[in-house]
Amino acid sequence: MTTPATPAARALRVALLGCGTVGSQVARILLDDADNLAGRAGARLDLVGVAVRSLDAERDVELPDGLLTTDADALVADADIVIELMGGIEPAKSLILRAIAHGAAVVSGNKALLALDGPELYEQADAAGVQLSYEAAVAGAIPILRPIRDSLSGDRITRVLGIVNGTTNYILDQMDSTGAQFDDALQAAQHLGYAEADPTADIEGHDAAAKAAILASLSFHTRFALEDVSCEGITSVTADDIAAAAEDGYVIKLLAIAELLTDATGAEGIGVRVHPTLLPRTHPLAAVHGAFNAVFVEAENAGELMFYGQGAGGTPTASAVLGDVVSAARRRVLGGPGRTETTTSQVPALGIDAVRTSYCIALQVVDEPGVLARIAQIFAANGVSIETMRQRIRQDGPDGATTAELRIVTHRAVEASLAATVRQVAELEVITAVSSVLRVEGI
Ligand SMILES: NC(=O)C1=CN([C@@H]2O[C@H](COP(=O)(O)OP(=O)(O)OC[C@H]3O[C@@H](n4cnc5c(N)ncnc54)[C@H](O)[C@@H]3O)[C@@H](O)[C@H]2O)C=CC1
Ligand SMILES: N[C@@H](CC=O)C(=O)O
Ligand code: NA
Repeated sequence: MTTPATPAARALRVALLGCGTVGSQVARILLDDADNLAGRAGARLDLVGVAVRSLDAERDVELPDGLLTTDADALVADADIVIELMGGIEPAKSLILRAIAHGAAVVSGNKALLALDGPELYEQADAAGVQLSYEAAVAGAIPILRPIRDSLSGDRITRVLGIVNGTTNYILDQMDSTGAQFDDALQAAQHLGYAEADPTADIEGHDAAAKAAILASLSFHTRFALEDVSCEGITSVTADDIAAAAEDGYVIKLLAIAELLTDATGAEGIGVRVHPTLLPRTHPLAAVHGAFNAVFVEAENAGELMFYGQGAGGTPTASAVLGDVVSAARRRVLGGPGRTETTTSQVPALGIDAVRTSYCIALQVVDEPGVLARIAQIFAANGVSIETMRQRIRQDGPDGATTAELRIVTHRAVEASLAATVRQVAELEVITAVSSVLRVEGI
């Protein structure tokens, strides 16, 4: 339930460049969730145009008439916030520079461009006093750049290690778990919208290398470019490598690593590398499946931190883009760092009775016919469905009599129904004890 704010500030003009996998989802959310976004941003975010290559191309979303244009230059010249999601170096770079020169805030997911020409863009943005943000460029939806840049700015990062390319993780995971062929898994990743326009960038490790350069730059407060990253992709990883690794208890993952090192002379420096790596199956990164990404950060005072989530795909990546858009809008509206909190959604706090959860209930029962049926009847009467029921017979009653322990795991149900079920079951004379009632999450 939401009470949309009526922001006092004038509406901000938002221009979108590119309407592919990510751009189309950004447009959809800007249009569909306009009231909420206005509340968070403090101003309405008016999508004033979407620059595309062809007006007639088929798209993932339907846009209102008149929004599409092939004149990206004109769009950029008249916007408060420019979202660049066309990818590639040119014309993306020139359009971003033009937007900055016009005083617009810029949001981009273009890691290839940032790893190549980031410093020039950052300097221009700083000089113009506008915000250039790019959370979507590394690990898609996962908030990782802002935590490194802001939350950890009082610490000293020593190592960043991560799975930052969804396409290659998807391919390696499919090969490992289903025995899929490389080419089939790649095609599926392309179909799901994870791969770059030219998937060579993914499988040769260049996409992960661009992300590693961005991560290293922010983590170690030094500029690192693509050429500083030692890079090896996954094209030489064979099904045999994966099977042999599995036999030895390993998985193969494409890792991006940036770390503080000491060279032979004792001087400190930063090593940045991307390559396929064997990881023990017990390692937390081994459990990152499909197109998911995860980034480990080790810092002197914070210790180990792990960030996990969807690293690719239109809708998840759009989430990171819109986070940057709202943040840029807040600064436009209020200046300085923007708001600390927003309270535009006046949602009531609900009591635990409204929660839907599962229960694991352990019951000590008399070992006689009909007991299970009576218990099951109470569950059914309360609308609580049983997921599993396990019975263990023990000979620990008086004079060697048998007792039974039942462990029942339920499907999700309203907490109030579950509580009533437990209460009624406990009242049955065939129940000698309710030995534990624990809520279950994650099933
Ligand atoms: N797909 C994903 O999961 C993620 C993508 N990214 C980045 O986001 C950006 C966009 O990626 P996708 O949406 O996947 O790419 P895409 O290839 O699906 O979409 C790009 C769109 O921009 C259009 N375009 C290209 N040049 C243009 C021009 N000169 N004028 C107008 N339109 C133009 C293309 O026709 C295409 O529709 C890229 O920089 C990519 O690296 C970042 C994180 C995740
Ligand atoms: N092609 C990239 C998209 C996200 O950055 C990937 O597969 O991770
Ligand atoms: Na991110």
